[in-house]
Parts: sequence; C-alpha cells; structure tokens
Amino acid sequence: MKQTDQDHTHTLVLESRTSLPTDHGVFTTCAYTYQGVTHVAMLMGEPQRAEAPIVRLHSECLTGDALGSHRCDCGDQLDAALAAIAAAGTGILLYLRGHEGRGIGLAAKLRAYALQDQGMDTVDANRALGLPDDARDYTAAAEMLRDLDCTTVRLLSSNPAKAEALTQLGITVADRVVLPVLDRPENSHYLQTKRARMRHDPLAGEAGREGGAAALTVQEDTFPVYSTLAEHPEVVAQMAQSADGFIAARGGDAEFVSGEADRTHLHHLRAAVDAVLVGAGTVCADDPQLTVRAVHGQNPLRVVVDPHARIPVDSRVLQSPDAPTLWLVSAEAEVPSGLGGHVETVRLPDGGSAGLVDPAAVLAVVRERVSGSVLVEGGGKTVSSFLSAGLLDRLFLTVAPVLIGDGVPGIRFEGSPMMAEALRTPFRRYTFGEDICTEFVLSDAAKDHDSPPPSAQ
Ligand SMILES: Nc1nc2c(ncn2[C@@H]2O[C@H](COP(=O)(O)OP(=O)(O)OP(=O)(O)O)[C@@H](O)[C@H]2O)c(=O)[nH]1
Ligand SMILES: [Zn+2]
Repeated sequence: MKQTDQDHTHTLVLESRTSLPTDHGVFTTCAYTYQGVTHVAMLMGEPQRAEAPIVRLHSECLTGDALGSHRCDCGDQLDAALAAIAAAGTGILLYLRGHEGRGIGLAAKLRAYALQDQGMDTVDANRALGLPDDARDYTAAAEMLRDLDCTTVRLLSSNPAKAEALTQLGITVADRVVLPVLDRPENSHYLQTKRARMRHDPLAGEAGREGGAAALTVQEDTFPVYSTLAEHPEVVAQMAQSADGFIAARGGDAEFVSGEADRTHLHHLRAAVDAVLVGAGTVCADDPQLTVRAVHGQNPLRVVVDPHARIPVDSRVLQSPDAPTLWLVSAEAEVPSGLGGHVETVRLPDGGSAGLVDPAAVLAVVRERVSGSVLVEGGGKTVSSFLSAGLLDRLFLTVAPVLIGDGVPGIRFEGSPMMAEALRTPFRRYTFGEDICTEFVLSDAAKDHDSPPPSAQ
C-alpha cells in the first residue's frame, strides 16, 4: 500500500493503519482522507490477492449504525456485511463518511424523517426539502479500492446504482450480492419504497433478476444455522403459530398463519436437512409437497408418520415423484397397491394398545436411510411429541401477530407445575417481516455446534 501525497485535497491520503477487534473478528483498519473527509476501510485477509474480493460500500448512517434505529436497515446491513467478510475470511468494508442521509447530511435526513412521519415516503420527503433523491459520490471509494489494489470486486449491495457508479469510476463489479437482511415492521415501508422507487432489489428468496451493471447473486446462506444443520446431523423442528398458540383455525384452515419470510426460512431448513417429517394430520389438512422451492437446494426425503394409513392416495407426497417418500404405517394398516416407485412403505414397530407412535422408533427408521439432519415440520402433535420425548436438538417457533381464538393447537406438552421448572434454553431471535421466530437451542450437541454460542439463559 502506498502512502500518497499529503496536502492535495484531490488526492487520497492514507492517514493510518491499525487493527480493530470487533464482534466479527479482527479487521485491519485504515483511515483515508479525501477532499477533507476521512473514511474508514475495514479489511480482512489479503483482498488484493483475491480475483474479486467481496466489498461493501457502506454509507454512513449515524442513526442506524450507531444508535440502533430501526427506521432504516443500515445497522443490519453493516452487521451482515462484516459477518459476510469474516465468514469469507477476505474482503473489504469501506465506511463512507459524508454519505449520511444519502448525501444530504444528518440534519436534513432528520427533517426528512419528520416529513415521513406526516405520511410522505423517503423520496418525496427529500424532494419536499428541495434536495436530491440521492446525492452520494463514490469517487473516494473508487480511489480507496485502487489504493488497496482491488479494482475488481464482488459488491455487497441491493442498490444497482452503487455498482453503476463504481463501474463509471473504473472499478470492475464482477458480481453484486444481496445481503440477507430481513425487513422489520418499522422499516418495511422504507424498504418497499427503495424497491419501488429506487431500483433496490427484493429480499433474498423473493426473486433473482438481472440488475444494474452486474449480474445479481442472491446470497443463499441466510443464517449461519443453515450451514450448521447441513454439517452436523441434528433433529430440528419448525412451527408457525398464532400469538395465542394455534397453527390453524378450527376448521383446519392454515393459509397463512405466518408470512413470506417465514416460508423462505422453512425452505432454507428443508434444503439443509436430509429428511423432512410430518404427521398424517398435516398431510390430510394441507396436502404439502415438502420440497425445496423458495431457495436453491435438494429436496429431502419426505417422511409421513401415518399409523392408520389415512392420508389420501392422491396426496402430493404419494403422487409426485419430486422427492422420495417414506410412509410409516402400523403393522395392521391397509395400504393401497400401485403406488409410485418413489414411495417406500415401512411398518412401524407395535405402538402399544393406544396406537401411539414412539418418536424414537420413528427416528430409528429414518436414521437407517439418512445420516444428515432431520426436520420435524408439523403438525402440533407431531412436533410436540418429539419435543417432549427429548429428541429435538433445536426448535424454531415462529409467532405471528394474529389471534385465532380457538383452533388446531401448536406446541402442547405436559410441562411442569412450576414456572421455575419450565423449559428455558439458550435462544436466538429472528424478525421475519411481521413475525418473530425464536430458535430454542435445546440439546448440548446443538450448543456445541453453534459459533458464536446462542445467548445463555
Ligand atoms: N434522505 C434520507 N436518507 C436516508 C433515509 N433512510 C436512510 N437514509 C440514508 O440512506 C443511506 C443508505 O442508503 P440506502 O438507500 O438505505 O441503501 P444503499 O446504501 O443505497 O443500498 P445497500 O448497499 O443495499 O445498503 C444512509 O446514509 C442513510 O443515512 C431517509 O428516509 N431519507
Ligand atoms: Zn440508515
């Protein structure tokens, strides 16, 4: 790295180079001054040796980055970018000062917020103040990248205008990657406006499309837990229920308790596991396909626990050959003939007089066929039976802001008479649009697989 001339305002000055330990590891940190403004470059690895290192141009946002504002997604983007660079081991984040409020400055941005409180969107608020929609300049960023010897980059951004600006300044944007940052209730209108009026890309999982100067890659590994599940065989469950604990209305109607982001999360889980398991009631009520569609990935083995062989012959798990199906029925159950070659029928060990299925026996049959993770996906009784048998390593429980009143129950188990004995485990929280997902990390094995560890209780 070269030390550039000191006193010309139009030349870039490398002021200092040091190291910064952060939540995401130790970054090499450089201060650069250009035209009187000091910016920061956060580096990991040796990006100059990479063909096209990942690079984030992060526009300063005091409210979002430092004060935790949920009005925008800047804080989440900053965190996700540093995490992505740390995960890749190589990359650069340029923290661009002077970009506050898309270049209009902090005071004007807060005035624009006040106008948004009265109903204007982010674009019209800037215009009402007589200010441009976007006044950011990326010359300093391009100069820094040149100084760092990185003139071909993979840009972490959902804004095609950033890629175009860099391209015009002589930086090759080989690819643009959308960071998986989910909308929050408070900023979803802002993010929708950016998508509708400022050409920003949709959320990961919504759609992939060609955009701007470079092709767009939607990053698939949205949360680290997906790779954990792909690497370590765990038994996990996923469930979406209303705030009052029901997975469907009285008549069985379950469309749709949770929203789009929760569905994408479910498909990520399906893609990470070798087998997805449901009870007969779920097949009868919802006729699910149990395949991976919202994200890229392989379809897992479909397992249906159905002692009385009551699922309809024309259900999709029995009819569609998109994935193999393991149909677990009792010794006495009558099974129709002529099923497709993708269906394997297996007789469960005797469940005793009550005909109750032993989750451990079910798991043993599944384990004879797959070695990776298993996802227990529904319904309430099936997930609850695996939970109370102590067989779950993790539980993802999404709660939607809806009250059903009475309906098909979600998680229900015997529980404990005293609150002190209730099940409290380390957990993580995810905001999926309007829904909140809690990941309960139940087993010691799951805790061991996690890095960083979940928050303790
Ligand atoms: N003027 C104005 N600026 C805003 C508003 N909300 C956030 N910002 C600023 O917008 C800048 C970030 O730009 P965004 O459009 O959110 O995102 P981007 O940087 O273009 O795109 P990504 O690379 O995908 O993050 C930051 O400097 C914020 O301070 C707003 O309502 N009005
Ligand atoms: Zn912001």
